[in-house]
Amino acid sequence: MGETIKHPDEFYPLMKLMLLAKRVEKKTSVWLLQPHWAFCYATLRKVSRSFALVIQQLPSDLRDVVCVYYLVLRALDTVGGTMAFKVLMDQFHHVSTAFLELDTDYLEVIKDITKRMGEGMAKFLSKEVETIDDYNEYCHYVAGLCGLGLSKLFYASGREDLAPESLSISMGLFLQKISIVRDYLEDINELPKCRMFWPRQIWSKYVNKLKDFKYEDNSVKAVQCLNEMVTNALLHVEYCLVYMYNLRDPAIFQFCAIPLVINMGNLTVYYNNVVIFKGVVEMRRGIDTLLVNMHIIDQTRTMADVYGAFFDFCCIMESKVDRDDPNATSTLKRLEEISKTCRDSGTLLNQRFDVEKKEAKVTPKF
Ligand SMILES: CC(C)=CCC/C(C)=C/CC/C(C)=C/COP(=O)(O)OP(=O)(O)O
Repeated sequence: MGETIKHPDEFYPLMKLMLLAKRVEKKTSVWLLQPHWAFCYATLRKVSRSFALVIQQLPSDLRDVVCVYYLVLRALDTVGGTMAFKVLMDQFHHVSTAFLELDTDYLEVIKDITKRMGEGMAKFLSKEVETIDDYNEYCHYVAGLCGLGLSKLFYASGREDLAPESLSISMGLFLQKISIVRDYLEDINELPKCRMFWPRQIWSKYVNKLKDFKYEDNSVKAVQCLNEMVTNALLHVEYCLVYMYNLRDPAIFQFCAIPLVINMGNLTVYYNNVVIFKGVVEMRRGIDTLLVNMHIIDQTRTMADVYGAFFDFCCIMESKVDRDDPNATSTLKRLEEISKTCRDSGTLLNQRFDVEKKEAKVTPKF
């Protein structure tokens, strides 16, 4: 707040975000709910940076389902958690009770996806991400399946048609790859043992060991590799746009569109940005992220908004391409394809996100 007073123009959007969070949280206030549901929502708010808000704005039937789905998958992903993650594991019986209250169709989807994701994650405990195929396979298990399950839950709710599997999986792959790009430093510095999700097939073109990107002397190579990783993630964008185009329910649309647009914005920031390897995250950046994200939450309601945002982000990314970058041609080609899809939609308006705020900054997660 002290920071905000130095920037009074930011006061209004910040207040708006706080009010939105309050309004959404009211629907899941612990005072209104039975203890197991109160636990689920209180824990969701503590363990999820990205999804708590969008899950809570879903219509009540889907809100409960997706909240339980999130917590079950989050628990699966938590091996030795601390703080709220430890509480989630220690008191998982609350999530089980909530799970057993869901309709059978939802139960079956959550069970099936959890089993398949667990098997996939187990496979990668003893296997490194060597090739690009391995990378896609790993992302499929940890996020593609999550997208597949979400589409099945939307279908079971009667609010959406069943989306083609490959499109649902693309949504997960795109979001996951952006996380993997962002988390380079966190993963490489993980104790007791580093985690490596960048595929050797890509990074070995630039250095002998993935950790070498941490060192200043390798920053040119590091950024070139980063740009190849970003270009690889861009492969999924066209499929994500088709997925979004097919959605009908406004609340489900917003649930999917907000993380998608915010992540594409983040990818634009990460592109050609050496800060990914330095991990400088400071308070001002947190506020800037919040403000840009507030704007996105406010402005992302229709497919025209999504095309507009993606078009703007493509323009910014294009302006950041260094012609000497080894992947410049393929990056520009992918950006042009995405821009064309957005233009061909015929919906582009003269709207522009306040993206300058995001440029050249690496921000904390959404
Ligand atoms: C159809 C559709 C919408 C598909 C999307 C599927 C989906 C939600 C995939 C998960 C992506 C992802 C990187 C989650 C974890 O982020 P995080 O660990 O940063 O999340 P957190 O904020 O909850 O910690």
